[in-house]
Amino acid sequence: MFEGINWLIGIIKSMEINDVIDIILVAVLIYYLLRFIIGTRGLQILIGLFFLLFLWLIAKILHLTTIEWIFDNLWSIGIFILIVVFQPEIRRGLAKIGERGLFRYSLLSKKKAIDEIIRAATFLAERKIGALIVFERSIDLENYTEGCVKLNADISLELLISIFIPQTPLHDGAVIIRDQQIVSARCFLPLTINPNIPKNIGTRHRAGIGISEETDAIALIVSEERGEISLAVDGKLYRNLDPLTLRNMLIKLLEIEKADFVEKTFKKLRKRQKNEKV
Ligand SMILES: Nc1ncnc2c1ncn2[C@@H]1O[C@H](COP(=O)(O)OP(=O)(O)OP(=O)(O)O)[C@@H](O)[C@H]1O
Repeated sequence: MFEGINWLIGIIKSMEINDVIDIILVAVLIYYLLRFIIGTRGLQILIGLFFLLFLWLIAKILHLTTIEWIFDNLWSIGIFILIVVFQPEIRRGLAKIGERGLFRYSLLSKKKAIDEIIRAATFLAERKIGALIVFERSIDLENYTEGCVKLNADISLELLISIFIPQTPLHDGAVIIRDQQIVSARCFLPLTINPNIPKNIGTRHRAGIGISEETDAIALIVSEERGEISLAVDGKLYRNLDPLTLRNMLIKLLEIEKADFVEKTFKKLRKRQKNEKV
């Protein structure tokens, strides 16, 4: 026990600054990789791989030579299998880095985008037009956009209202928001199966609650029947929200203050650099 601790202390003492940087970078990489994979098909594959690893360890301990031989040969081609299996995720990840860069930046400020969404929701609620708007947070919602109509359009009051006008091609289903963009419309979401949800809550609300249970997304629901606005967060439904409460909740839940601070700091730095050049 003490030997182990001494060994650990020895390692820590012999560490240099580049080792620390190395460890931090690997930890950040693993964190983003897991964040990217959670909620996607990749997570199930990863769990399957860990199960295989576990089997391999058991085979090694029990000296099951045939299984050991199969696994030893499998690992050598494992990297190619991984690339083939994770091909959609790798493509998506690389495309995302290209699309947004490391620091997401859009001409539309985050607060302005939220205000447009709240104005659209209020407009729709006043006219009893149903709507379902889902905000992506850290878990990628790409899996839920299959079968939707891809839009990749900047958020605007006019566009949001047009999407949900009844009897138009996009009004059915949910809209998915990522950063300051409407990525897709007419998305079909999983319905909650929580038995505690009151029976009078319909499918639009159930779909909003469902996505907030399966992922960390937030769903804004405008009721067609009652003209009220609700938010589904972590499987809970916050009903009948007025615009101010809704705004405060969204700003808090989407961490917009923090993001705005980073954006403003970058803008200031850029401005300062420009002034220095002049
Ligand atoms: N799984 C789903 N994913 C996304 N949207 C859905 C889903 N199921 C239903 N909807 C949307 O909900 C609409 C039906 O809403 P319904 O009246 O059943 O629900 P509700 O929660 O009572 O809402 P409202 O109060 O607006 O009437 C559908 O027309 C469709 O647009």
